[in-house]
Amino acid sequence: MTGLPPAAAAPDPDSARPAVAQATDLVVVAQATDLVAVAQATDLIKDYGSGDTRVRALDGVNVEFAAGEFTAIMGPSGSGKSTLMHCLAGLDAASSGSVRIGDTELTALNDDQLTALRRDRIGFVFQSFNLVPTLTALENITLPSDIAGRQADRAWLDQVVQRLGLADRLNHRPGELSGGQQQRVACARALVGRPAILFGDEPTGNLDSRSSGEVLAILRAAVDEFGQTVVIVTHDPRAAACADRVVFLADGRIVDELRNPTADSILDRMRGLEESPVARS
Ligand SMILES: Nc1ncnc2c1ncn2[C@@H]1O[C@H](COP(=O)(O)OP(=O)(O)OP(=O)(O)O)[C@@H](O)[C@H]1O
Repeated sequence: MTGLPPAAAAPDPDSARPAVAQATDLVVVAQATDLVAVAQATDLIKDYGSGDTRVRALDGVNVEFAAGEFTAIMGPSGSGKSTLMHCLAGLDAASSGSVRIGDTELTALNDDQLTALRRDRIGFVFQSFNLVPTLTALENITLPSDIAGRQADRAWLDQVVQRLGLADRLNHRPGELSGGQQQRVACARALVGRPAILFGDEPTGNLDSRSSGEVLAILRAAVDEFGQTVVIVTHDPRAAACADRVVFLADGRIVDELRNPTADSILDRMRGLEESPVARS
């Protein structure tokens, strides 16, 4: 955990970007090099409604998310970003196609198995924080393990809390915390269970630029320091520029991809998508 930006510093997208081949991060480097797919969608179709009112939100999506990578999903409004993330995270069921988290095929799971998979292997950070207002920050962070009847790993919990700058806020309730602090609590809650993958649906959408920078620095550090795999949906090119890779959706399909993105290169691609929508075949 040396040589990385403090949690409070807004990340410089260029210097914050990965690779970070530190001797202490051998596991992370091995994961990134091997490009093991932690999550995978194959021929994914999602329809809402039926007949004349049917909306095809996902139209044959094929995408993989490699271990130890930070990916941003972007695209025009209504292109299917949230639908894709919700199907990948087991929050919504696809109409057809396959979603795998590691070796587990989500479409083969019943409701109880899906609930257990979401609890044990997936972390989620929402735009609206989704903290329980009557619980303290610490109780919110340990809630998933409490519900599962498990003891949180105290050493890991302490490390996450320290790294996220929350040590002196643990006894506060969400209403006593700023938006940025609340989102850091939500990040801690997601990270403390060591999920296979952490999904963020517009995780900086409700934050000012300083708090947004803090949360992005945390997600970046989670990848670089903890070897976490992170996927976010965002409309903000500066947020997406903190990722290793940007995947672009249009009209329910993956239409482009950028590696080592900058805010400018992302803006260029987005302009292209908004000016010439992809025609359905
Ligand atoms: N519950 C639903 N019922 C019917 N249609 C839906 C539902 N949810 C989403 N859709 C439609 O599916 C399409 C994809 O929606 P989705 O929310 O995934 O897009 P998005 O790219 O996340 O949009 P935004 O950037 O505006 O949040 C849109 O046409 C939307 O209107």
